[in-house]
This record gives sequence, structure tokens and C-alpha cells, in this order.
Amino acid sequence: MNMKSKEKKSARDILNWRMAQLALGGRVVDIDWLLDVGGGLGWESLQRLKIFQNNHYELQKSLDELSFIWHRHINENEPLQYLVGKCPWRDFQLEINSSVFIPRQETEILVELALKKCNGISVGRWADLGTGSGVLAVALARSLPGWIGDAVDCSKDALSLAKKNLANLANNSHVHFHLGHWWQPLKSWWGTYDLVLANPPYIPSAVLSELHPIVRDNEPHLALSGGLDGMNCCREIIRGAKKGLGTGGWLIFEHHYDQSERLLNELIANGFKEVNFENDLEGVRRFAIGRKS
Ligand SMILES: C[S@@+](CC[C@H](N)C(=O)[O-])C[C@H]1O[C@@H](n2cnc3c(N)ncnc32)[C@H](O)[C@@H]1O
Repeated sequence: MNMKSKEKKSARDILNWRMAQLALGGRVVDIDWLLDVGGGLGWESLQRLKIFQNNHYELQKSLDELSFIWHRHINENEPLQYLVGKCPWRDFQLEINSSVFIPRQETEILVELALKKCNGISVGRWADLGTGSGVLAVALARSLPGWIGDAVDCSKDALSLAKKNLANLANNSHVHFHLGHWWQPLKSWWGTYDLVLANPPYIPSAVLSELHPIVRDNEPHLALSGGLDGMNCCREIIRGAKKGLGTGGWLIFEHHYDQSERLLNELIANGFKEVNFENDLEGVRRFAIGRKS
């Protein structure tokens, strides 16, 4: 694709372009996301377009380039985040590619829950199991600068992107990356963790084929599939946490909307105390919490 990037366009040109793209298909929320994250037109500028139609705006990508992305999105069902290569999340913007799961908004709650538990504790050790793009590792490194962190993934490509994101967004933090299976690469530090976060693959096999094609046909299967009942990875993480966490350490993880009761029972059966759940943004039980006794 040989198209000129940055260009200056009038509000009227941009609005006409927006209308023409939407006539081809797709959702308003997505075209505005593309103008914002791809074109660099923030929400406030997008509102102003409609009022001051003669104003000119500098776009980070040309309208030709944005059209190319939009067409791939609506015709090939490709996620905009992969096409643009970016994903805004919490207070930062990650680099993203198709080797990693696209961080979801609801996972931001996982970080808030962790920070509530660790409020005021200036030194400690955390682990992020299944780091993917490194999104949780970056958030923890920025919020808990005195802590040491370990981020694990079994995908080499994911780990290399996670390292890049950390270098760009939380340089000088004390985070180590490990290639391997859940708790295995962390054996040397078992018994020392104060906090472990995970957003493991948790989709049950039967649900995988029914996922929206934009997810099913693009995001890594390794990041989605949790086995027959979807809970294989969650169970492994819980069992590993019995040895991995230090006394009083917290395990907090995300799961499928219908797994809460079974996973809370699994935590109790494995000797965890202060076992509880938290809801996602739609009021559905989505996070499990337990403390090593
Ligand atoms: C749902 S994604 C979550 C990524 C990221 N933490 C997030 O919240 O966006 C799950 C991640 O777990 C990783 N994973 C899958 N099986 C694994 C295993 N056995 N050991 C370590 N990581 C694994 C996948 O490669 C993927 O990056």
C-alpha cells in the first residue's frame, strides 16, 4: 500500500468520507474509533466537525489509508485494532498485532481489584499469567513501581510484543518475561508472590464455534480456548497458586460469565480464604478472588 500518510482535510470532507464509509457497512462506534485511534481525531474534535464544517484538521493517516483499513474491516471481518496496530486501554495505548489477544475494556477492572488489595504496599512481587500483549504487566508496572513483576506466556510472539509494550510504556520497571506453561517458569520464586493476576483462555469448546467471526477467525485460538468446560486453565492456575503465592497473597482472575460458582468452589476446595467474586461492567460475575491462607 503506497499512500501518503498525514494529511490536512476540512471537517466537511471528513464528514462526507465518514458517511460514505458507513454506507458500505459497519458501526458508527467503529468508524469513530478509526477516526480517533487511526486518524488521531479525538472525541472532542469529532464533535466539533459537525459544528465547524469549514475548519481543517490534521489527520495522522490519509483518508485513502483509512478507507483501505475500513474496507478490510467490513469485508474481511478483521479487527480494527490489528489493522491500525494500536489499542487504547486504561491510561495508555498498546501496540497490537494478530499474534495477541486484543485487550478488552472489562479486564481493566482486574487491575482496579488488584490495586485495591495492594493499596499502600510499596514493595512486593506480582505475576501476570498469560500476559499476551503485556497489558496487565504494563498496568501493574506503572501502578506499583516499587514491585517486582513476572509476566508469563507460552507464545513467543506474544512475549516479544509484551516486552516492546513494556519498554515503551513502563520503561525502568522491574519486570521479567518468561516463556512457558503457567506457573512452570516461575518455579524459582514459588512461595514469594503477593499478587497473581490472570485473564486466561476460558471459552468452552462448544461456544468457540459460535463466537462472532471477528473474534473466532482472527484472535489466537490459544488465547480463547479453555477446553471442554472452559475452565482447564483457571483450574491449573488455582492449583499452581497454592504453591506459588506467599501466605496472604492474592489470586485474582477473569472467567466466563457462567463459571463463577464452580471456580469459587475450586478456590475453597484448594484452601483459599476470603473467596469472593466481582461483577463486570454489565453486572455479570466475571472475576474470582481468593487469598492464600
Ligand atoms: C485471553 S488472553 C489474555 C491476554 C492478556 N492478559 C489480556 O488480558 O489481554 C490469554 C493468554 O494466555 C496465554 N496462554 C494460553 N495458554 C497458556 C499456557 N499454557 N501458559 C501460559 N500462557 C498461556 C495465551 O497465549 C494468551 O496470551
